Amino acid sequence: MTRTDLSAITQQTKELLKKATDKAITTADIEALRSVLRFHEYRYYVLSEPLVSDFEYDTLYKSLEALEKEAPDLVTPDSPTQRVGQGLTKDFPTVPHLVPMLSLDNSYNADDLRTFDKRVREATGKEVIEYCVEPKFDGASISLVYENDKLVRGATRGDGVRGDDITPNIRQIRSIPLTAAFSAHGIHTAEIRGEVLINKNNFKAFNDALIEGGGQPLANPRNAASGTLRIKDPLEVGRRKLEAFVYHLGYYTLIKGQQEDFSTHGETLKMMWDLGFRSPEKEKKVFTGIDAVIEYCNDFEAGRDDLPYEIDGMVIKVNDFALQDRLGMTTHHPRWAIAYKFKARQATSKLLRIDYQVGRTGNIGPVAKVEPVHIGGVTVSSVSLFNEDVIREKDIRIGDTVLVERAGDVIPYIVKPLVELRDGSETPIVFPTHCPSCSDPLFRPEEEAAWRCINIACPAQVLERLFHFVSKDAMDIRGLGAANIEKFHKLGLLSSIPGIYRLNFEAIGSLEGFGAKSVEKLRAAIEASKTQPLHRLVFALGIRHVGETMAKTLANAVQHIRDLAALSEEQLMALEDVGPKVAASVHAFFRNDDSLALIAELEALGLTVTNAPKPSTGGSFEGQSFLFTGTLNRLKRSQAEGLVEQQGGTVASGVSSKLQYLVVGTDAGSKLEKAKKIASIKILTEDEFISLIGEGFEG
Ligand SMILES: NC(=O)c1ccc[n+]([C@@H]2O[C@H](COP(=O)([O-])OP(=O)(O)OC[C@H]3O[C@@H](n4cnc5c(N)ncnc54)[C@H](O)[C@@H]3O)[C@@H](O)[C@H]2O)c1
Ligand SMILES: [Zn+2]
Repeated sequence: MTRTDLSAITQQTKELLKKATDKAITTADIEALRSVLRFHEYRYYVLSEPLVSDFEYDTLYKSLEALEKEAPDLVTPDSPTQRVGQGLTKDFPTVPHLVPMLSLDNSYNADDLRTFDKRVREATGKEVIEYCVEPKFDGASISLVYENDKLVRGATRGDGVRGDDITPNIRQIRSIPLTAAFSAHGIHTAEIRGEVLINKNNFKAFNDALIEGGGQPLANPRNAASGTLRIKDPLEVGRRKLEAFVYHLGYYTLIKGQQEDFSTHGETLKMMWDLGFRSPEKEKKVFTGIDAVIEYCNDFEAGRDDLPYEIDGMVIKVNDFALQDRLGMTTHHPRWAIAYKFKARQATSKLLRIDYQVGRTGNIGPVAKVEPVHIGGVTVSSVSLFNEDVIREKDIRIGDTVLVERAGDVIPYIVKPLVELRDGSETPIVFPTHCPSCSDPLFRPEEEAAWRCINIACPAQVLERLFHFVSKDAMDIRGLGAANIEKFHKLGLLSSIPGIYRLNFEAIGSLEGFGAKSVEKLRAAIEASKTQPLHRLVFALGIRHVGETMAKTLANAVQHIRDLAALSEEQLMALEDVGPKVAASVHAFFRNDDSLALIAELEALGLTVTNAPKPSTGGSFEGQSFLFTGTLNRLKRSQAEGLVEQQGGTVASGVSSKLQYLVVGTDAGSKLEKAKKIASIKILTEDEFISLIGEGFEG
């Protein structure tokens, strides 16, 4: 598609949307509607880069549906209302589905659900209906075919009738078993449907890496999942850590002479769970009557942010297969199921101005300041625009009304400006040519999306590096928060990382708001950080592309931090998950005289720069805490607690419905609170636990 095609179709979309809102659409618009919808389906399903919001897509879709209802003779078999999506690529072989993979009918409130229930009761002649309710996973649909208990094919939904054969990619998803004993249930061939997702944590890590590289993050986990499924490198697919939920036995044939041992949808979810699939067995609930269904949907919506993955609604299905058959389906969706869509987490606001933030590595990040607006329970007033290209591509202007989306834990982003609301007073955004902090000229390295300030003494960068160094996941120096760092920096008391360890406490003690007690606390916290393990220091240095996990990999590979300087890029790439980008960045960092001087200075100041073997006497926990869950077999709990205390540690324990906790180390009490949320503290096996509490144990 060329640029002119793109702008023509964008223009056409705008015109049709305006007509739809003004209720001025006529049958003369039918063909235009169809071609515009097909185009947006392709952007959405295949490219994973939608250009319009779901609401706008749905508005156009409903207009077409209404027109076709008015004039049924104008319906064509290839109309978007007669089939699902436009999801086929030219990159993979096309395969027919054993039965069509349909979409779902949508509902948005309790009344819609009651109407659905009424329709089902009337069509079946039943007084009450049993429903199975489960989450509507927000990812990409797939179909899996098993023959003789073996996975033989995995495909995308495609256009509903045919899909892309992506078997090698599907085989990379660990929650999809390659063999499953369907034969134990009399089944020879089974086609099952599910949704491929990327969980919120993995999505965040993936986006952080994109941002760190100066790129533009993906809008949501759904786009990440559907985009990943279409990568032509199965190993890369494996690295992206996709997950799959399966929720529907779409079709099956029986082994000769056998009979099925299930008659409801709920039973098949249990069967698939027992066969080793991840089905919504724990999340599903079966209800009689629609009222309880509505209540369950509301409860689930209230808790959606606590789930590790995104859902965009619930799906309500008639549980009994015999009734499902009686209800049948349209060409677009089954009549026995309906999606209940949660409230969209989008809102419009006015773009007031752009702030430019200087990052730790000198990258200039534009941040849109918008009129505060409530989305999904939080107030949003700052929205990152990531880089200049994003502003140009979306043609965002100061004064624009913008559509802001915030999905779950995902950082808010600007979907687009509402161009039709412009009144001519909007002004283009002029990206700065000089650093807002130090006024040095900015550079944009080739192949990078971000402009950078390359002045290492740039005050904003110095501050950002200090913030990062003391942060919770780095050296974790409490009491030296952003406000204090800024204050000390302004007063000339702190201007570099080693400066933290040479702070003039006398001068600080004379500042307003600093009593003897708080100064002492600050001193102790800084002192304690010297014993932080090496991997934290590696992370704290703020090397580009080196996150927490990567820092651990690097620290574990050497005895002394200096040894990292001796590794070639090839040697670095031999480490787990180290690719060319990371290797180049680490190599460049340790080849730099300033970095080496910094490391030598920190060593002289007494920070831990080696991977020391674990000491087994007093104070052996090195300021760390550990979590042990499970049953101790080789020693008694009281014995373990005694040993921990002998070594200067503390113990806290607790039981929740799922886990038994035993947290040991310095500060175990407060860590226990976190452990309940399965925090990032190290989880031990019994053997590791015993070796940690050391030689005092003989048994
Ligand atoms: N913005 C755009 O350009 C654009 C373009 C096309 C479509 N869309 C959006 O996509 C919607 C249509 O997409 P769709 O056809 O995938 O429908 P959908 O997302 O509204 O619902 C159907 C899908 O839900 C999934 N699903 C998740 N959990 C499920 C469960 N437990 N049981 C059954 N199904 C489950 C299945 O993949 C199924 O195909 C539109 O309403 C629109 O909002 C947007
Ligand atoms: Zn600067």
